[in-house]
Amino acid sequence: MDGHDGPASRAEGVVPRWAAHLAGQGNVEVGQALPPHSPDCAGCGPDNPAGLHIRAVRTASGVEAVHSFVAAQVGAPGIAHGGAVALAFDDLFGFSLYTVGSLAVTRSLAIEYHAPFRLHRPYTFRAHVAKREGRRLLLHADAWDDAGQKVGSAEATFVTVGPGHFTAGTQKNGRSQDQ
Ligand SMILES: CCCCCCCC(=O)SCCNC(=O)CCNC(=O)[C@H](O)C(C)(C)COP(=O)(O)OP(=O)(O)OC[C@H]1O[C@@H](n2cnc3c(N)ncnc32)[C@H](O)[C@@H]1OP(=O)(O)O
Repeated sequence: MDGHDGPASRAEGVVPRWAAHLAGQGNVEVGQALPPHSPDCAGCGPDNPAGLHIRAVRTASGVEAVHSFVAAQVGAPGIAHGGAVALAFDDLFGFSLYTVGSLAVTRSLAIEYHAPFRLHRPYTFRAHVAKREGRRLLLHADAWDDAGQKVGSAEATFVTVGPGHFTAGTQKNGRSQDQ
């Protein structure tokens, strides 16, 4: 790593390199597994014991992940919590950025829950960037169960930011200074 141990120094030392990596990763090859947003990302970080550990690949039209929710993400008995499902969609939208090579963050996120996401069942999530309007990326995603039924959909607006958005000490009132 970079000789630092604590979470703050990890954020300062790791995230900018990762962000720069993402910004240079447009047009990754179809079938390629995509690197996590950060080691501790709640959606995809391998080092986060409470995370979803989502693994996404590039597809011809966007990105895809097959994910099963577990007991730690339960809401009603046997059913994944809606917030955990939203996390999965949001994280997959984050992976969609690899297809356009832009750094961006979630500004709005809307989820349609068509049917319950049951624990321990594999769900296929697919997301893509539908449109770009200036700094706004409009994204769409769907999720299907293993019987082919669509169980959820999501729309999001991401807004592009510079790498400094992720660096502690460069933000004022929660807004990036280098856009
Ligand atoms: C890099 C990969 C990370 C992936 C991790 C998974 C995704 C995440 O969890 S990201 C974390 C959650 N999100 C955040 O923390 C973001 C917090 N919000 C912010 O920091 C700021 O609001 C930020 C940077 C998004 C935008 O702020 P700011 O730079 O001041 O932009 P602002 O002027 O308000 O809006 C920018 C543009 O978006 C437009 N816009 C803003 N909100 C919306 C919206 N809800 N719908 C449509 N357009 C919008 C504005 O009209 C503006 O358009 P234009 O440039 O054409 O005038």
